Amino acid sequence: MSRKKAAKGKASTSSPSAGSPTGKGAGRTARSSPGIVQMNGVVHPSRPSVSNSSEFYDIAFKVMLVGDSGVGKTCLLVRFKDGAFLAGSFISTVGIDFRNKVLNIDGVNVKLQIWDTAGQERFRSVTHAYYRDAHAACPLSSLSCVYQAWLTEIHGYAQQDVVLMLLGNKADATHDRVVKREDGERLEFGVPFMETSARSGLNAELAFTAVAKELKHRSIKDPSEKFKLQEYVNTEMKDAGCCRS
Ligand SMILES: Nc1nc2c(ncn2[C@@H]2O[C@H](COP(=O)(O)OP(=O)(O)OP(=O)(O)O)[C@@H](O)[C@H]2O)c(=O)[nH]1
Repeated sequence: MSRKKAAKGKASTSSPSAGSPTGKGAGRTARSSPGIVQMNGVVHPSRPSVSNSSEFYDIAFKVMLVGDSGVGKTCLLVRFKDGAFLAGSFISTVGIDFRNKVLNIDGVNVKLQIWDTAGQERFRSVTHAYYRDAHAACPLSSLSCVYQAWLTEIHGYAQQDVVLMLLGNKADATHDRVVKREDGERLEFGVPFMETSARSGLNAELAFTAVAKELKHRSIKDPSEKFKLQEYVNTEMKDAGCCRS
């Protein structure tokens, strides 16, 4: 499998076509380039490029972080991408933004293009336009009752087979947190759940790695390879003594 260089992330507040390799923006570049194969909306580059090998990828997926304003979407993404907590005053996302990260999943370089949506109600229509070509969507919350509304929203706009993962963020802030791990696991949505903390880094890497593994598994469709997202998450958390950053 040859490899393609991952595009650098950049802010976008306009339309879904404004720079999505898996959507219509950077994807337009990818689709118009010879040697790029599109299968089930997944980008499979077939032509190598000359650049830093850590940026090469084999397959690319679009992941959306959604949730009410202030739940920590931007902070979790920055923690995952840069390994740091975005301290300081809270600046709400305007419209939408994205960052890319390439993960090596069982020898396959999987690029996640992660879209950080604005939680404020007034940007909801902007967000809706991005669901259509999302491969995965992760609703963040600290209130279990809020997940259902976000899942309804996702089901209304995204593809039926979109990969879902509920994230209970701010796990460090026990006084603020309403969704506990046991509550999350008991939720009856049939959707995998993880506690995360952008502040401490708890499960930030694991959450995105789990989603990348599921997406890679679905894309490769190897019947000999069995993968269950919630089981993987449970095992990894147990092996790490519950939680890891
Ligand atoms: N204690 C704690 N605070 C967090 C955590 N993640 C984010 N915060 C704080 O929560 C506030 C909101 O974080 P953001 O990441 O900007 O929230 P958001 O969901 O992107 O908000 P919008 O852009 O308005 O949708 C900030 O003050 C962060 O410092 C966390 O894991 N733990």
